[in-house]
Amino acid sequence: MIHAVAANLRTDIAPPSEPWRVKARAHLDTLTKPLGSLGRLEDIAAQFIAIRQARFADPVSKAVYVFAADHGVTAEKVSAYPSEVTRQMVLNFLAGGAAINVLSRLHNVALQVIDVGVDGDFDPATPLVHAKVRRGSRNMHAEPAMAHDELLEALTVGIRMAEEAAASGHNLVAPGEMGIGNTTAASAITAALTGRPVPEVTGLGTGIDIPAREHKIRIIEESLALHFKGREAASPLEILGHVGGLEIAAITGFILAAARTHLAVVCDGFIATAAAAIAVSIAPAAAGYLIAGHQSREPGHAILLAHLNLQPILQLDMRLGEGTGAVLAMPVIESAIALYRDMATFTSAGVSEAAQ
Ligand SMILES: O=C(O)c1ccc[n+]([C@@H]2O[C@H](COP(=O)([O-])O)[C@@H](O)[C@H]2O)c1
Ligand SMILES: Cc1cc2nc[nH]c2cc1C
Repeated sequence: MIHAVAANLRTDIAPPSEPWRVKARAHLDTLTKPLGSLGRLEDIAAQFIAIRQARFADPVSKAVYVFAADHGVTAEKVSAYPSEVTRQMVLNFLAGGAAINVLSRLHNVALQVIDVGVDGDFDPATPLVHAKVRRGSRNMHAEPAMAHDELLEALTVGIRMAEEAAASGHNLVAPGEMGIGNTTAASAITAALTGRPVPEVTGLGTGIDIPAREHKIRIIEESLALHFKGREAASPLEILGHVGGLEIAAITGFILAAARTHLAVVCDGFIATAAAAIAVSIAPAAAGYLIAGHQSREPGHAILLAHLNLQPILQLDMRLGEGTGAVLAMPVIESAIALYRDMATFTSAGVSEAAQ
């Protein structure tokens, strides 16, 4: 069943259009600037046009979807903060006081919060997407983080949110996350997917100290050994199900469905990018829809970005999550598209082109 969902998404995702990218490049070369002088903004504009397959892009419409869930592995004391913070921060998102609220208001980005697995209840009247699969994932150090049906349900939550994003007319979207303990899951995914040693992909998360990081490394190594040692290479969905988390699974589904519906997806930090790496291993064509918003302080993030061949727009030593790095990069992306759309050409402005 899970494999059927993933297989359908894989076959339904076409890469961004190469002919449209070529047309976009040709248009950029007619604009009143020295050839190539807008640097990577030109790559971003051409990528957006190739994704949207339209001569002049529609107005940019931005949205961030913050998927929240708890992690059973927090029983192993892998985070600097208690699990209750996940639920408390969801309430903070809804009250408008978190970093992601400030940035999304400032940059005109629609914000949705999704409970995909918070270990606590919300009043049904609370204005969030109530899609709880389970009160937190299971403890990966003892058993798979998700049962098959839980993994499928979490993937489906993300798929549904991307479909809603497309139906609402958003074309530049970012998945964000909130989940105490989720850097442990992201590190485990990164080690399993890339084959890099656990110490290289494990950082301080919310701010544990050096001895606590050693302990976190051991928990991740033991979890990976429990699930994968002596077995043939695990599939990306097996990795996600065994050492991932409900919000990471939802983000994986979100990215796959966003690619299928031709939305440009801005990657946030370590956890969101771990989900992106799973999505791309399931459906390699999804890679063309990704733009890396920033590079997080977590050491595994640089490794994942290199694995995905993505260059981050910003590098501000942030390590917050919530979608903050992605939303901060959106004005840069929007600027690239505005330049592409609104600059005068050499002909229209009567400016002489290069001499050769
Ligand atoms: O996005 C990142 O790169 C990032 C790096 C470190 C921490 N976080 C956030 O901090 C939480 C996870 O940290 P931890 O230490 O509890 O595993 C979770 O809510 C994430 O949104 C996020
Ligand atoms: C306060 C706080 C806010 C967060 N936002 C994302 N992860 C977080 C973790 C903590 C601890």
